[in-house]
Amino acid sequence: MELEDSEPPFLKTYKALFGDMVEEERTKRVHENMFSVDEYELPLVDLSGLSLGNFDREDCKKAIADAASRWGFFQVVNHGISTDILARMKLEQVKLFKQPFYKKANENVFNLAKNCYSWGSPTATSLMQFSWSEAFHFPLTNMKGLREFTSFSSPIEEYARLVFDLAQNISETLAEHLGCKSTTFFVENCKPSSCYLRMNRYPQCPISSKVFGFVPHTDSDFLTILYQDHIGGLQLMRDGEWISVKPTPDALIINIGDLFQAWCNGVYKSIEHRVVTNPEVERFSVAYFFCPSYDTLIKSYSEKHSIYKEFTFEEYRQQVQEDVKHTGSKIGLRRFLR
Ligand SMILES: O=C(O)CCC(=O)C(=O)O
Ligand SMILES: [Fe+2]
Repeated sequence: MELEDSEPPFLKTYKALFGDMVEEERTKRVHENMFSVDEYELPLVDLSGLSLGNFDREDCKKAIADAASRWGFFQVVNHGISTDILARMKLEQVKLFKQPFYKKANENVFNLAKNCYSWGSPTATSLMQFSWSEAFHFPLTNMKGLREFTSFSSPIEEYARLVFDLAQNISETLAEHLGCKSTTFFVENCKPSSCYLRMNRYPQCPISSKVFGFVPHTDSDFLTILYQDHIGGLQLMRDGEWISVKPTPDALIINIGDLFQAWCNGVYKSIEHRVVTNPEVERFSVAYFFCPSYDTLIKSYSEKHSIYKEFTFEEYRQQVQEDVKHTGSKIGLRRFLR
C-alpha cells in the first residue's frame, strides 16, 4: 500500500474471512447476487405542508404518522435544508475520506473524541457480521475540533444545526399525532449536544455479492435522518422481505429508531435495515442520530400499558454493546420486553 493511499486495506487485513472469494468472483461468468432484491420508492412527504394553513398541516402530519407506523421509513422533501448546503457538506465529506489511510486511522485529526474513525468489523467472526465500510462517528458535544479541521463555518456544522431542528419538528409532530397535546419531552431531553453524526463511505467492493456495506441493524436512537448520494444500496425489511430503497435527489430519509418505538409503545416502527455494496463505485451517506442525554428515562408516553420495561438511554446503549460483544449482533428492544 502506498503511504498516501486513502483506501482501508480490507482484503489484506481480513484475508482469513474472505478466503478465495475475490478470485472466485473475478472468474465467475454468471454473477449471483444474494442481496439483489426489488426496488421500491419510500413514501414521500412534502414538508412544506407543515408551515401552511391548518388544513394542509393536518394532512402533512397524518402523512408523516402513517409512514412512521406503516413503514418506519419515509423520505421528506422541502425539508428546509438547501441543495447548496447538502452539496457543500458532501464535498467536505469526500475531503475527509480522501485523506491518507494512516492519517485517518492513527491520528486524532479532529481533536474530538478518540476513535471517531472506524473501518471494517474487527470483532466479526463470520462474513455475515462484516461491514465493508469506513465511517467518522462524531458526537456533537463539541464541534470545535471539526471546525478547526474543516473550513471555518463548516457546512457540516451548519447541516447538523438545521437537521436538529428538523428532527425535533418531526418528533413533536409524531408525538402530537399520538394525542400528546403539548409534549415537552423531546425539547427537554434531546439537545444538539446529545446527538451524533456519522459519515459513511462504502468503497467499491470486489466481492459485493457476498459482503454487506453495513450489516442488518436497527438504530438505537429516537430517529435518524439520512442523506445519501444517488448510488443506492440501502435496503430495509418490509413484510418479512428485504426491499431496496430507490434514491430521490435532495430528499432526506427519516427512519424511526428503537427509542421512539419504546416511547410510543410500538405505534411507530424501528425497522431493520442494511446496506449493500457496489462492485464498481463508492457510495457516501450521512446519518444524523437524534438522541436524548444518557440519563433520559425511556418509557411509554401513555400511562395505560407498556410493552417494554423502562430503561435509560445509557442502559440501552450498554446492553446493545454487550450483546454485540457476546453474540456478534444486536438484540435491541427484544431484551426489554415485559
Ligand atoms: O448508509 C446508509 O444508507 C445507512 C446507514 C445506516 O443505517 C446507519 O448509519 O445507521
Ligand atoms: Fe442505520
